[in-house]
Amino acid sequence: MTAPGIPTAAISRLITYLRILEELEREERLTTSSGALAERAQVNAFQVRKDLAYFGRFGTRGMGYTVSVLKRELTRVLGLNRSWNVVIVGMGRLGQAIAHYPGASEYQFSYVGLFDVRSDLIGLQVDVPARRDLHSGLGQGFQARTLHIQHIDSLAAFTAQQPVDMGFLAVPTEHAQSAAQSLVEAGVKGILNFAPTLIQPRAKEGGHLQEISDEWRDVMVENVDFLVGMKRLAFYMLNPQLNEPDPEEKT
Ligand SMILES: NC(=O)c1ccc[n+]([C@@H]2O[C@H](COP(=O)([O-])OP(=O)(O)OC[C@H]3O[C@@H](n4cnc5c(N)ncnc54)[C@H](O)[C@@H]3O)[C@@H](O)[C@H]2O)c1
Repeated sequence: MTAPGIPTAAISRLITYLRILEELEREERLTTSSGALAERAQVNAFQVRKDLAYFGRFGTRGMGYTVSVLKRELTRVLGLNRSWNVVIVGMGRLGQAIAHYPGASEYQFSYVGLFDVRSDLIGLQVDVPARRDLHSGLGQGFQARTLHIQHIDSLAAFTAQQPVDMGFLAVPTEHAQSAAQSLVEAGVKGILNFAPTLIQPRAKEGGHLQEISDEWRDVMVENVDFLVGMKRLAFYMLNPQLNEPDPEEKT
């Protein structure tokens, strides 16, 4: 369930609460409170209760939350209790770094295909982390499995054989739109775009998704850019007086 009108920031905070609940579980804490979660998440307790209330009632008034129950419920709400098949498009520096990073497999994200256009990369073997067994604990060793980089032209044939939920786009800016189009034509409905450009026509401006063409209907695009973070940091270091918390986070 994703009720209308839930701010993007609230979803980001739920992801933070889930990480904190995993920390609490590692510390063998059985229960927690909105105050304790708020302190670790650097928000206030009202914000925690408000964010959780978007999705239901998870605690008991005056008793707080059972860590394992809240963790299970947030995992479900965030859709992390199911598996997600991911392809990486663009296996240059960033694509290869992402493919090797084990973090994604902790949450049932599994790399099933790697694609590029460069002839010297096609056929290259890459070891990717295998999906973590949901029942094994966090922090356990990751198993690797080997994928071969394939040409982007074979993406549609690939998705006809193997369901793919998401594509990570790690191609140069000038190729981002056409590579995104290849993903959409292959039926991939989620794109995590690392290229510093907005993918059209499913652009997202000011947190709002714009009008989309029929072919792109139901396609979601998320943009990730660490340079934005660097530039924001530089701005606030030069203008610390302008660093206001999100109005949503005020009591
Ligand atoms: N979001 C971030 O924080 C972040 C960080 C680093 C880089 N980037 C961006 O990620 C992108 C990749 O950076 P890089 O350093 O890995 O570049 P790179 O040149 O090392 O790799 C890009 C790869 O994309 C491949 N490619 C080009 N067109 C393609 C297509 N249509 N289909 C499939 N593959 C295609 C190229 O052959 C190449 O192997 C760039 O847009 C860069 O600006 C983003």
